[in-house]
Amino acid sequence: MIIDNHPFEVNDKGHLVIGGADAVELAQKYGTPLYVYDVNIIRNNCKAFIETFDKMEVTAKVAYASKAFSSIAMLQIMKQENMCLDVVSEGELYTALQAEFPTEKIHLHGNNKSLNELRMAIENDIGCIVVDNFREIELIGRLLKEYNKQMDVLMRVTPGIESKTHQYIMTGNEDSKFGFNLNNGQAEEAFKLLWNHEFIKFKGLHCHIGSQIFETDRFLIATEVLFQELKNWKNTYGFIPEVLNLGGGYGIRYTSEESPISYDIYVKELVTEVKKHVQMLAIPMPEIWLEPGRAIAGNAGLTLYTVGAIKHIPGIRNYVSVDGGMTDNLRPALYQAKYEAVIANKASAPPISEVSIAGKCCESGDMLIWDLPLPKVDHGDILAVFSTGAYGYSMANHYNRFAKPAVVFVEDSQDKLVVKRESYQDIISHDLSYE
Ligand SMILES: Cc1ncc(COP(=O)(O)O)c(C=O)c1O
Ligand SMILES: N[C@@H](CCCC[NH3+])C(=O)O
Repeated sequence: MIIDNHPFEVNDKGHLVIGGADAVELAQKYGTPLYVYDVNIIRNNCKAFIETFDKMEVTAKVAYASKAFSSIAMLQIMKQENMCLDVVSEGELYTALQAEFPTEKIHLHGNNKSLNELRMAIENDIGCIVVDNFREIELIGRLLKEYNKQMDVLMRVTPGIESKTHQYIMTGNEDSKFGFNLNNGQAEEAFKLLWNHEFIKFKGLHCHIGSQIFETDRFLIATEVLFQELKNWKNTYGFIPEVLNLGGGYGIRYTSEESPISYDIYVKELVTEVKKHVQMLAIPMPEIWLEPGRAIAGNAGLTLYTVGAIKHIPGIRNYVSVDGGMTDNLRPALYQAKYEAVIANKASAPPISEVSIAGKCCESGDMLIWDLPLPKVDHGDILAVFSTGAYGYSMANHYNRFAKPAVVFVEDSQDKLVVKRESYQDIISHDLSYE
């Protein structure tokens, strides 16, 4: 039996199966809360992007946005799948270096890159820096001169497009902390600083309109806006872009309310749009770069919890509390994000009533799912919340001094611990005595 809307199955025992492994046995072996990934789904998500570009014979780079889930094992898989890597901080870059990710395939982002971050990027000869503001142009120029190195740079621009997504995960609108504004002349001003720079090899534009977006038309409109500017720069300065990075943001299914488009359709539509503009401008086809994060990791992961307290408030609500919450999945509290879940040890049982899944933080807003249809729930049941593979572990926190859960990868029925569960000693390890 296949679980509706999610890429998982149920075995003869009525247990949820992920990557060929029984989720209930994984919970017993590793404890809960536990993040579990089906590695084949991660690999297939990468292939969906890369193979579509290959079929269309377009030179492309697909960079995994490692903010979605960064760990040594995850980045090793990205390396095996020939992905490039987007990092936004020293910590993400450090993880990539520790995973021995090829540095020329790493791209550095960030709206406030520190001197140290830029130094680390330049010292390690990463593939590209995506410049975000004027101060950074100055810093990069100064550092490259100091190291006597040249480096590929893209300029992040905001095309002034609002995407249909949560306000906190929109980034292409004009009122954004990211990138140079295309409409008020700032992008052109930045262009003049970057173009023909002694040390900066200015390759083209970067644009990321937001996250969890389903309409391809938003990406196409953004592409059109970029080309309006590129036309201006070609006619005025003779600039021909070598690279166009159209960012990430491709939506995934969290619940049956979402109907994601398959990734090859995004790629095909984007390539067609770029080709159209390239022909109109009569310039060679630039390389197309994309930066999916959620689309690579999101639906490959789920979180297992153990059910604890159950509270019935007659006529009002049934609360089912689990042993994790906003510390391992911040998205419901931060974006009112919706999720679906099943009881992993009763995965084929039909629902009999609606319950609301509460986390165990000392916070009323620590609710993982409201009004979830489930079979009869008992203490000790294992709840599996789907689509937690992106921005779950990566946004986990220590509120209430909860330890971060472990992460297990499963591939072809073989499970492997890839991130250890934190201990309480880990949590206090940076505390110093005041006695
Ligand atoms: C610059 C940039 N690239 C890529 C991503 C990845 O987005 P997503 O996980 O939605 O694909 C983000 C996050 O929104 C981003 O800010
Ligand atoms: N953390 C966000 C996405 C932010 C993407 C980075 N700009 C989420 O969980 O949806």
